[in-house]
Amino acid sequence: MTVSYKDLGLVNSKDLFAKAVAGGYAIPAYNFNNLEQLQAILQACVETKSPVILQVSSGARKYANATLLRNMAKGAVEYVKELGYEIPIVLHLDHGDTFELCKDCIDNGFSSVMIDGSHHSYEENVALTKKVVEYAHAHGVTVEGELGVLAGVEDDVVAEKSTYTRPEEVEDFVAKTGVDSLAISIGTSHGANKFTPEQCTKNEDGVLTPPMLRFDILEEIEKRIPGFPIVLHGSSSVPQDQVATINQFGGALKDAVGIPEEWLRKAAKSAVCKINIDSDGRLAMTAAIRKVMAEKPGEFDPRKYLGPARDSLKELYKHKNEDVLGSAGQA
Ligand SMILES: O=C(CO)COP(=O)(O)O
Ligand SMILES: O=C[C@H](O)COP(=O)(O)O
Ligand SMILES: [Zn+2]
Ligand SMILES: [Zn+2]
Repeated sequence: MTVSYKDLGLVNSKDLFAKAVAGGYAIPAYNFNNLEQLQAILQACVETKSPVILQVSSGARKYANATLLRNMAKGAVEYVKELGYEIPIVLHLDHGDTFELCKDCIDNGFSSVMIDGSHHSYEENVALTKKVVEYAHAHGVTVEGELGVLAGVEDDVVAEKSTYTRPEEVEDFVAKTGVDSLAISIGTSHGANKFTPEQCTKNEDGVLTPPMLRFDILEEIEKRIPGFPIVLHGSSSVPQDQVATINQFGGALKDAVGIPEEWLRKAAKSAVCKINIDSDGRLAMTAAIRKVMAEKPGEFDPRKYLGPARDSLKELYKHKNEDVLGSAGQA
């Protein structure tokens, strides 16, 4: 049995990206694996009237089960109506690594998929991405490709060092593959330790400022494919208050540093129309859970710690939509 995203009330990313590029804002792409994350994302996006991309990694799919996830996305569409304001919802595969995984997601209600062929040779990346685009477009599903490698862990692939996107490849890649959007590498990376302390400058209060993103590469890409939707992965800012709360209540996060929000504001105004944030949400939930666990050691009802974690996550995402990405009010 196959299920089309259209039957679930979801939308693909085509029109959302066109509007976001023209309007100088970015659509939030938030990862989810469980009920509380989904609730927080939807509540935040309804309250801020923001379109949203619900992202599912292959790890999330293994964790939560494909059938349950599909039905959660279907439930999401009904739930936002109950919340009183209909926002466009995209269900997106994050870092798909094979044609088979992308096909399975398309056949199971996803409205958008990423095929991340950036770990292959350029020619193999083109061939793999083109194959996914052909199947996806036949089903009305949009496709994100990637050029350049982000440092850090992407599903099972570990890249020690990043390789910046080569602007001279983007026109050819977009033309040959037919992708709808392109993820690029300009210095962001996945996780909560995006830079080593040695790469950063430290002020007198010990606050680390990372090296500037390669906005020059982004500008060069924009010149070569004007108005084409660009995606920024690894865009968590790693809020230091959350890190401090985690460490205050028994955590051990060392040298955690992210992308300053000011840089994301700047990116969102450019052709960057999708910004991926996962780690910040993980930090917010972990901080809230650790706090409850430490302050109320007698508590053993999961709702009593997952509830505060959900509420903290919601506040974080409202802040992102309103103050960083500019997606608030665009639904
Ligand atoms: O890019 C991401 C998901 O694809 C998430 O990045 P962060 O780890 O910076 O949140
Ligand atoms: O790109 C990475 C995302 O944050 C998803 O992470 P995950 O593969 O651990 O689910
Ligand atoms: Zn990648
Ligand atoms: Zn990513």
